[in-house]
Amino acid sequence: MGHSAALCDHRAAIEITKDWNSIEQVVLRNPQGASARVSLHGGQVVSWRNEQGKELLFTSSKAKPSKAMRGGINICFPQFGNCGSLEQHGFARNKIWTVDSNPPPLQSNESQGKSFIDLLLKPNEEDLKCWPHSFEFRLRVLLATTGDLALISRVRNVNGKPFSFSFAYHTYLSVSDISEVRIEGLETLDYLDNLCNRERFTEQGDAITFESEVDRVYLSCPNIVAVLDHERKRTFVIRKEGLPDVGKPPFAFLNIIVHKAY
Ligand SMILES: O=P(O)(O)OC[C@H]1O[C@H](O)[C@H](O)[C@@H](O)[C@@H]1O
Repeated sequence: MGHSAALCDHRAAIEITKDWNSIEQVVLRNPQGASARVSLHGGQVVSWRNEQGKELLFTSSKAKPSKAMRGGINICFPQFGNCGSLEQHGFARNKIWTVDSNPPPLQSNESQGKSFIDLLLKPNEEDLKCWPHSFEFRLRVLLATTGDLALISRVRNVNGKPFSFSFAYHTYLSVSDISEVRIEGLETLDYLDNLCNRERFTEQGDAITFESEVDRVYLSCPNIVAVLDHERKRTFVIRKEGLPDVGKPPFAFLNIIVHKAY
């Protein structure tokens, strides 16, 4: 079935275009004028605009063709960071995904009234050599009438042989001067500091503010975290569901990075 066959009814607000590298991108729109753009390269959300057309995601101007672009929302799978034998953040972000025209139904009514697209990644022979596990990774990207963006991931074990994995939505939010930004919801949590050989510390202060480079993984993070940008008078509320922390690895974590030159 061709891609256009996937564009029916609830997906009427979907457009398929190609980037400068001829890789397909899916554009989701809502009636208020907000939009999200998803590349089949990596299943990466490369743009998310509010109804005023303002871009909400950061994209590096140093992005390199056919490499995982620094920016938007990288899908890290089956490994996060370098905690494993695979390339940094796993191979999924460097693969070409397909549009899934017939995804298995989701149990919740999460998608009602939203514009959405389903993407699918299956391993090829090369992937199976370095990570010998049969899986199907389904990603649904949804844009609500409020302009909210949601991502739902489903990983299916195809042959029933057990495997473990980690995954992350590596999200680059666009903010003003970092000194104007505050993060709420991580107070008193433990974190691993990537700038100190992943040493474990406990967050002491109130809301988190930034004075210099930061690269930390906060453990056991709550379901709601807020990123407040005073200069832009904008708050991002990050909400997660379905990743309960069982008190031992794998953790539900939040990785905060503030780099100088990106
Ligand atoms: O540059 P990438 O491979 O996309 O990784 C981007 C970032 O991933 C994680 O957040 C690491 O903690 C950071 O140190 C790294 O900068």
